[in-house]
Amino acid sequence: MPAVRVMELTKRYGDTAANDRITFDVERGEIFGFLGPNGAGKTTTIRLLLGLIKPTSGTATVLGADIRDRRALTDVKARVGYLPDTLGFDEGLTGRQALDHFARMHGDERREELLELFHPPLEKPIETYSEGNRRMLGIVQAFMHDPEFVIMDEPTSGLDPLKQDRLHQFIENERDAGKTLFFSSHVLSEVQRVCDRVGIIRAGELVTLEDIETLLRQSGKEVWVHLREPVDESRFVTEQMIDVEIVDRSVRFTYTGETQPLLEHLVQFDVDDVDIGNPQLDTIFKHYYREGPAGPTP
Ligand SMILES: Nc1ncnc2c1ncn2[C@@H]1O[C@H](COP(=O)(O)OP(=O)(O)OP(=O)(O)O)[C@@H](O)[C@H]1O
Repeated sequence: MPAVRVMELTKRYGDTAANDRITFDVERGEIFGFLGPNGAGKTTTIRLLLGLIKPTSGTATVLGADIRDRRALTDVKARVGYLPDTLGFDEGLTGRQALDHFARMHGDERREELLELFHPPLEKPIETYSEGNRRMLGIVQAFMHDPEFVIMDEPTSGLDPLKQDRLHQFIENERDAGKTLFFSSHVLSEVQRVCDRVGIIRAGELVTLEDIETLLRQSGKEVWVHLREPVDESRFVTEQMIDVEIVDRSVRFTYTGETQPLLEHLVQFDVDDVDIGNPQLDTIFKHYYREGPAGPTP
């Protein structure tokens, strides 16, 4: 049984399908990244999985509990952690009081260990916290009861680069210990670094579901060529080149074919310099994020 099984999950708000028949699994022991442009439907999926809103049709299971079954979902909540994007703490409490409150509900066997990594000022009222301190308190709260499955919405927002690294390392260690992590993010470098698999949602539809390695491998190479002669576009550009940008004597493009034919093509030109690199996730995602029919171009 996967940690999460999403089946034809649909949530409508009037004419808007915030989630439109979404289907995917999150396997146990993986870090799953959930990506998509603003308004794509990520938070809606997360809220559905937590039972905070009800699906219009379809369903999902979380650690075996059907999200439509309130009692079953309440039972598994003790095994689930949640780090929301907007942290709604009781502002008048100190950090310690807020953690004590959560501890009474679900436990806190990992509180001290987490506070060594992430250390919000526990004795101060939360209303005086910076965004980073708030996020650290949220992280401690989400993990301190040692949940099997943790949902995080934009988990590193507000954290400085060192704390971001610390969280990434922590998440990877959790995965290696068999925990399942699901998170949404706009920070593609972090997704590329930590996620095993990603689902991309756009306008309520799941447009791709792939492991990161495959996605990167399938997505071509980033090529930059500098010529000693003006670029003859009609001769130079082939069908395998996408996102071609020509500036003066330089050409930048994503190459979707094999390297050998590319090199054979390039020897026909007076090449001064060339750089062939692997694409970064952000180049790939720009294809998926574009307006138009679902799926990348071409
Ligand atoms: N309570 C609501 N009432 C009406 N429409 C809603 C409601 N919640 C979400 N929507 C709409 O559903 C769509 C998906 O929104 P959602 O917040 O899930 O997107 P998101 O991918 O999390 O976006 P972002 O990255 O900006 O946080 C949007 O068109 C949004 O306007």
